[in-house]
Amino acid sequence: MLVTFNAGSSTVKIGLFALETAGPRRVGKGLIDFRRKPLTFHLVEGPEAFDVALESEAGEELDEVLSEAFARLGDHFDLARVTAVGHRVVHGGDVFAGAVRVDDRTLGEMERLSALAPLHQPQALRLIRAIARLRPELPQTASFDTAFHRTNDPIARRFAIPRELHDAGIKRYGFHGLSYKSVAGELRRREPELAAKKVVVAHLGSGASLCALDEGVSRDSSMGFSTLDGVPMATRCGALDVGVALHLLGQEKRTLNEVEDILYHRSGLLGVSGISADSRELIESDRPEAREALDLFAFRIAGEIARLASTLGGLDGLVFTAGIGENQPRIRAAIARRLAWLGASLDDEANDRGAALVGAPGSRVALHVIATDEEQAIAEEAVAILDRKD
Ligand SMILES: Nc1ncnc2c1ncn2[C@@H]1O[C@H](COP(=O)(O)OP(=O)(O)O)[C@@H](O)[C@H]1O
Ligand SMILES: CC(=O)OP(=O)(O)O
Ligand SMILES: [Mg+2]
Repeated sequence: MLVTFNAGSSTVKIGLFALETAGPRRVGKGLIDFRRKPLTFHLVEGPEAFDVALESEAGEELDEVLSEAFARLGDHFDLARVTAVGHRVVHGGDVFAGAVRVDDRTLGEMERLSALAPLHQPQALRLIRAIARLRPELPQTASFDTAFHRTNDPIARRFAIPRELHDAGIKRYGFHGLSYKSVAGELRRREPELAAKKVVVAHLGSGASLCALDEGVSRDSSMGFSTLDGVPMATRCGALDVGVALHLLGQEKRTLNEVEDILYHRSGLLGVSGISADSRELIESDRPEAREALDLFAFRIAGEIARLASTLGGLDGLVFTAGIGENQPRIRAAIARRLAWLGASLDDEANDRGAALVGAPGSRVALHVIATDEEQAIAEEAVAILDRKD
């Protein structure tokens, strides 16, 4: 059995996979929610679903939280049969072009990249270190969000800043690569003809980004150097005139921590609405601020899709994925409406029903909804690495 960890900005998603000849098959799925106090552990898929409060608290290290979560899982799964652990590590920088086995050298490199993804990387590394202490015999692998975007054209990876800064690593990397890999694979299985063309994938979750795929290969993405870039998110601002940050730091004398907190935790849907970071609550609300937050979200996403269509030199398909992309028909409709000029036409009935194919029959841009599975991508990469004999 293989366990996967997907450390996002506020939750850790856990996957349990049986290792079969055809590849890893998911047998369980859980989530530790770090936004709640006490921490809660949900098992959403497995022999028996549960929802429990954990006694341990998240401290500097996660050994206690993990051993408690493992003890709960051990009631339902035979954890003695776990032979490896695979992790999502968002930032691989220029160092990692694909998944690797965790050892002292690779862990050191990941630690050096931590400052570039402060919301994600430290948590993933805490998980890796805790597993190494709790189950030192288990091999661990790391799969990177950035690796999928290594195929982006050099021009798409460059900021218009002095060359020496670019050479020192200040460049656009792109994130959510495991999700794009998963969606590109599923699109290839479902719609091989479309998958061979120009497609934008909109990963709209708590973190949100978009990826331009040409023949399934990433050519550009909306996230750049950090997970702040691109479109507005649940609590992050998306691309922002850097003059705003300079103004807050310079003229308003806010501290770096305050500015970071504003841009990462108090902006996006939460900041604009003043109500909630969760799109479900905003859809339910009749307050004008809620509508404005959702309008801005759709406006910015449609604008970014148009930019990515320009990178690709056309647009044959648009795929919605992740929490919002998979479950919010009204947000999909608001985005599609703004892209009518590009030839996108939604089938309202199919969209409301939650169908996989949501484009109207005559739509020039094919419109799809595909569920992403980052954990499956981690599991497949882990198996490939561990099977490799070098
Ligand atoms: N069943 C659902 N119905 C409507 N919206 C949902 C549903 N599930 C998730 N969402 C939306 O998706 C967001 C979380 O997406 P998700 O992809 O799980 O994010 P992350 O992995 O970044 O934590 C929620 O804040 C909510 O707005
Ligand atoms: C890269 C990123 O923003 O990830 P998440 O959506 O999991 O927060
Ligand atoms: Mg996520």
